Amino acid sequence: MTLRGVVSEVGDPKTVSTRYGDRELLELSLRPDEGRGDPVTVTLWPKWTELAEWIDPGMDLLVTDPETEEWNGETRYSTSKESFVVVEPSYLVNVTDVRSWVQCPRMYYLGNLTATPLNYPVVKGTLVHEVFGDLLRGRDLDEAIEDHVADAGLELGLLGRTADEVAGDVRENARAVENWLAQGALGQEDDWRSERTLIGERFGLKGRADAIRRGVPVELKTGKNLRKEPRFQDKVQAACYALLLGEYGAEGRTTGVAADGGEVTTAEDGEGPTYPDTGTLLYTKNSVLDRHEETGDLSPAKDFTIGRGFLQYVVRQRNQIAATAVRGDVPTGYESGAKCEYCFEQDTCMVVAGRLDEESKAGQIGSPVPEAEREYLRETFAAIEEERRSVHREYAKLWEQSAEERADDDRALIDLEPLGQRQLDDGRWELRAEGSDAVSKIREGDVVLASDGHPTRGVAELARVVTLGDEIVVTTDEPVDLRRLDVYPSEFGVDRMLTAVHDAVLKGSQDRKDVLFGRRAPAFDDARAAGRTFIGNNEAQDDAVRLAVTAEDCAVVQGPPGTGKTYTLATTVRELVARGERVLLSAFTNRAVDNALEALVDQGFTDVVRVGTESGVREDMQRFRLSTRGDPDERVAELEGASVVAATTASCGSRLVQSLEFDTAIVDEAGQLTEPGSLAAVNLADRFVLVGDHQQLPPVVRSESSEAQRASNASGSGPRADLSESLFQRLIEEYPDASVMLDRQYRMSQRIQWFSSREFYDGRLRPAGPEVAGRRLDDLPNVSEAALPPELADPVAFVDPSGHRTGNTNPVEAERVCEVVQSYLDAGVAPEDVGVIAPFRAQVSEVQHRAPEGVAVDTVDRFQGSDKEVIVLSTVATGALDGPIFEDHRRMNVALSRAKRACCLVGDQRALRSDPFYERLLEWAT
Ligand SMILES: Nc1ncnc2c1ncn2[C@@H]1O[C@H](COP(=O)(O)OP(=O)(O)OP(=O)(O)O)[C@@H](O)[C@H]1O
Repeated sequence: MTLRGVVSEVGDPKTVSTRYGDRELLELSLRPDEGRGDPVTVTLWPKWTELAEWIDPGMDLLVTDPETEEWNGETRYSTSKESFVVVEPSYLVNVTDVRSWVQCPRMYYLGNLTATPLNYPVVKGTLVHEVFGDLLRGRDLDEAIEDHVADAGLELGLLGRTADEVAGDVRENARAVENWLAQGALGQEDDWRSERTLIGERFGLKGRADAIRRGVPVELKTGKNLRKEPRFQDKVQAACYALLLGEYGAEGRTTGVAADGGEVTTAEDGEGPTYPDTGTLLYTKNSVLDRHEETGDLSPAKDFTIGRGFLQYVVRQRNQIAATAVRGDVPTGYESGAKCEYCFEQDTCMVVAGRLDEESKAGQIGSPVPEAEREYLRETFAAIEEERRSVHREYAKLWEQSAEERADDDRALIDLEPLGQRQLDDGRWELRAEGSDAVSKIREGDVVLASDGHPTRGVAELARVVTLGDEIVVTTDEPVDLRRLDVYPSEFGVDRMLTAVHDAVLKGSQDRKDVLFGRRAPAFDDARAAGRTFIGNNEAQDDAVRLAVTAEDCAVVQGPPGTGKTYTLATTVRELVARGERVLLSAFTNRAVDNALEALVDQGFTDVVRVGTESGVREDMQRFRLSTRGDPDERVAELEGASVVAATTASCGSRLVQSLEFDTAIVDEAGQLTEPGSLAAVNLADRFVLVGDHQQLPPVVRSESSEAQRASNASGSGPRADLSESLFQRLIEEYPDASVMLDRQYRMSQRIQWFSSREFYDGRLRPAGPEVAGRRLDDLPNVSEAALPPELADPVAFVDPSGHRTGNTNPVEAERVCEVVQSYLDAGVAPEDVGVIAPFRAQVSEVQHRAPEGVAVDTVDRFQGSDKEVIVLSTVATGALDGPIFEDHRRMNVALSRAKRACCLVGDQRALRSDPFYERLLEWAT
């Protein structure tokens, strides 16, 4: 049995006499049923009483296997010998974080703030792990080493290593493992599984075990350990996996052995979970087998016993992390008995503590950064942690929602029929299933959870989606019966935001920070562009290039729809390179990076490398893609030889791009980036140019901003911790003199652009010339406006189909949308010139089923950055405009401004008239 509830009261620990002698206890009140139930009393016995320090009212608590006692008609609970007490179980702590927390809580904290730099031990460690996985999958050692070393070619080149030298190092580490495996461990009766993703709903833990052998977790460490026992922190890590494996067993996976390759300890019906009682650590620098000498125990494999007490200890450590994170506390190092004098992080720890004026067991060095900067960090960290909680809530949906609910939420493809699996040459697996025409957020190239039916309770593996469509193909490390794919929530973005903000404040130059913190306006050196015209036919564009090339700190270019933002950006890049600068060209999405590249190529410029995955980079830009595989020297020469490096802002946080430096960073779609998201790119260069439009799509933020953040937004200048406001918007408002708005658009006819110009750009947006202003469908070859039905005669039209919204669809409206589309096609418009935009993916799918071939149907987010001759908009809502999607009018700005020659709104008059903005929209369209 498991008791779970919200803590309503925490008593003080007290000592009572029992028949076992004096014992400490702690009483709490808990409200089950997410805080809605009547309070129950829970007594925690040692060792759980230390939780007095870590639990606050309002926290979520879970107690497994409690003892119950009836007392005055009330059921009282207390911990039993078997119990685990879990604080905030829905806060998913990474297993590797528990490992660093037991070394020192400050080490955990610093690890979160700072990104792992590109260094040889880290790269080598990754290589050894990869080769280990290959060995377990039966691959030849030399082949595996050669392959993985080649894959890491670029990183090794940047570190000045040769392939042979590294292969030798990796071989030395891998040989110990190979010998140990050959010693019989990899026998027929042995059940091995490499790499296993484990997400634990009960213990609030997640991680990826290196391997599992006969149900026992095996962790690989690329180091030496001459003691008989594994290192303490390594044991803690293995014990975390033991907890997770036990939990998997507990969830009814009684056929785990047969279905899963035999690695999961399973529980008998009706019994509690059984946790593996041993763990194995493999130290790859220990090269001699089973030899005990005076110099120490040189065997690479060290087994250790995992008792219940140790598992409980591990859970308590995990609880401390969850409580610290939920409270927003900064660890001091006093929480544990860490010895600072032996710590290789001591200097960093003291510097960070000094700069941020934090209490630290190691002490502080240096003087603190200004209070405004510390406050900004505190608030931004809190906002980012809130974002992390939202990601955790996404994880929780993996088990809280049914398969059908996940599918309805577009977060899973379910009920897939497996079509087979085969092992690839590199030992990994290709899994196939019958395709599904269901809608989901899953895209080719995504990393998802592939499972045999349930992503956390079944057998699941991380998989990369190769193809979607008639047949679904994914690749994984280990085979899975492919019956379901789930969106895999990732904390990657959150981690990278943290390090970007930290780097901006603690590593950023004083000059840069003066501008970011409102202490000085950005400076410009006009002499750099004296007498120059960059773009002859468009004054605002010319001003924008001038601003960018004369900027000493930063420049901001606002590009409303179709105003030549990309064209201007490409011209700017060329100008900067002509001055001898190295430029980072970045954008929020891969699509925008590729569009910018295309504009550069159109202008005859090709001195570029594109950083990105094969699936992320558009086909015609693959020729610029930087291969990370191959000879280290050649790879580095390719990267260093290029004047422009193009990458998404997400890749700017990667250790590869983080190791580079630039003169100027140009960031496109900056209006869609959170402030930390922009900083990831901006931090890498001396100057930066932000390009975007804060009147189009805003940053994607999962969590609601807190009261504190909103209050800080309302007050004056300086950075704000609200992630939903971009750095772009903040700078444009704070430093109007450092910004230019492009005001001539090359896309929409006068009639179409009118609404957008008036509502979003104070009427300043104008067509670039008479040709644009007077654009009509009639100008297109073989199109006759006269053939259109009367309701579509005007280039801006409105049609009310009298539909009815059910959920996020409106089937009658979808039908009508397709009739409208057909009318345009009948009048001669080509299908690829027509786009349909709907606010919800469900309606997109509703229309897609019916739409004529070749017509693009999608949500507004996917249409941003593209245009069509004709846009048909489905608004879905009837009666009223319910839902946040209608509240942000900027989405409508993007949708309408995709159209060049005709735009038709399909919707319910009554719903649209319920809001003044939509009423004005309706008036414009009728
Ligand atoms: N100064 C110019 N002279 C001639 N044509 C131009 C000029 N600036 C832009 N264009 C043309 O206008 C069109 C739109 O430009 P571009 O794609 O750069 O716009 P954008 O602002 O990036 O669009 P979006 O709003 O979709 O991001 C392109 O065909 C481009 O070649």
